[in-house]
Amino acid sequence: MKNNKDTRVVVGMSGGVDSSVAALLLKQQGYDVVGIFMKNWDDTDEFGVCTATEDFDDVVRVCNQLEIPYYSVNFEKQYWDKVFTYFLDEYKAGRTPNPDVMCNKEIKFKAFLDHALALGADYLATGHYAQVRRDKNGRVEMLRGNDENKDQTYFLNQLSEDVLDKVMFPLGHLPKSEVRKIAKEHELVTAEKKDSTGICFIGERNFKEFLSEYLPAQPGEMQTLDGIVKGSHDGLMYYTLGQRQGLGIGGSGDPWFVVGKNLTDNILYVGQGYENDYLYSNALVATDINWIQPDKISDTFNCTAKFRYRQQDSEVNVTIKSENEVYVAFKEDQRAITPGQAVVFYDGEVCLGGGTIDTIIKNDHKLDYVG
Ligand SMILES: Nc1ncnc2c1ncn2[C@@H]1O[C@H](COP(=O)(O)OP(=O)(O)OP(=O)(O)O)[C@@H](O)[C@H]1O
Repeated sequence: MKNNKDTRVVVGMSGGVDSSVAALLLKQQGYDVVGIFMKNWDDTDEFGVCTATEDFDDVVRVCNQLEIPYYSVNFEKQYWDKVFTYFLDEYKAGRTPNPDVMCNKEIKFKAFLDHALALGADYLATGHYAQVRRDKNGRVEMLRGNDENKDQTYFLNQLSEDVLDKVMFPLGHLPKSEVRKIAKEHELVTAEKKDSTGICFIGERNFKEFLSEYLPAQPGEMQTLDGIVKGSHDGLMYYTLGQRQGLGIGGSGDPWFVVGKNLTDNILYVGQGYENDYLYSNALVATDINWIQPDKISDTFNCTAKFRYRQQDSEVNVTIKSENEVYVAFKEDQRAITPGQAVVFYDGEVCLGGGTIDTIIKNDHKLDYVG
């Protein structure tokens, strides 16, 4: 075991408060800390202003405060090829992708991790709210962040045990309020910086406008599943299952929700009422499966799962169909399970891994209208 002084830790620094405090804590623990900023997206606007440049300026200021070296690396090409292409392809296929999951899998904890290791780093640290637990036999698990509201294991479900072995999450045991407090106490320039929200490359921009720059919109009809035309839609990719806003169907009675998509005929299916039966299902098939400790997974088992971020866990039964496919039966019916989103499995505080929701099932039948 190396001592902290001889252990080099590269911290992924975004210019935000979380990674600033992650670097601070590691520095306080005596590690050999290096801050690296990744530029993944060129968002220079018509005035020549780019938020990545502003963020990097904050990284420089924090690293100077902490007296640690810093660099900037450019992964725009890898990000475009691995994350953005997937993002567009999924929307084209009528699904709702999760670019953060893909970014963690392909960029932060692959391209960026490899870069850090090539620089002689022993570990890559980020400001994610998750925890790594190492046992005396060298096995590594990922636990939820201690701050229930901030836990980010949902987005980290595709990391392998080998990758986690090289990772540190210095904030995993802390509540967010404490992180802000530490930043203020140390007068870090990012202490009051507001948290980033939404998809990172879209930022504060309008989602519809952004997507329409890359994918041609194909307007079509909005129908009930009985074929009654209720209006028109602007393009199937702009809508997600369970969505209420932006349908523009008025009239009396309960509000209307998106219940499905027909890609072949370019129809958006809508149904009335939040509790609409068409939105409910009792199983799903997931693909792109990652188990963090695959040897500990049996052919069929009970655990809990999240089908979207910031959702309470639900009890499920998982059956392994193949290396890349699982069948997940829900103990209680679930509303608006969405293809393309991640399903993430937990045993108590331990994240077991996850996959991508592919097919939605009700009473042993695939729900074709979901797309
Ligand atoms: N551009 C970047 N360069 C290097 N590391 C990054 C970058 N963006 C994010 N990270 C790392 O990934 C972690 C989680 O990213 P996320 O986008 O969820 O940020 P966040 O929770 O808002 O954190 P922060 O307050 O540090 O921005 C960050 O804390 C940071 O360690």
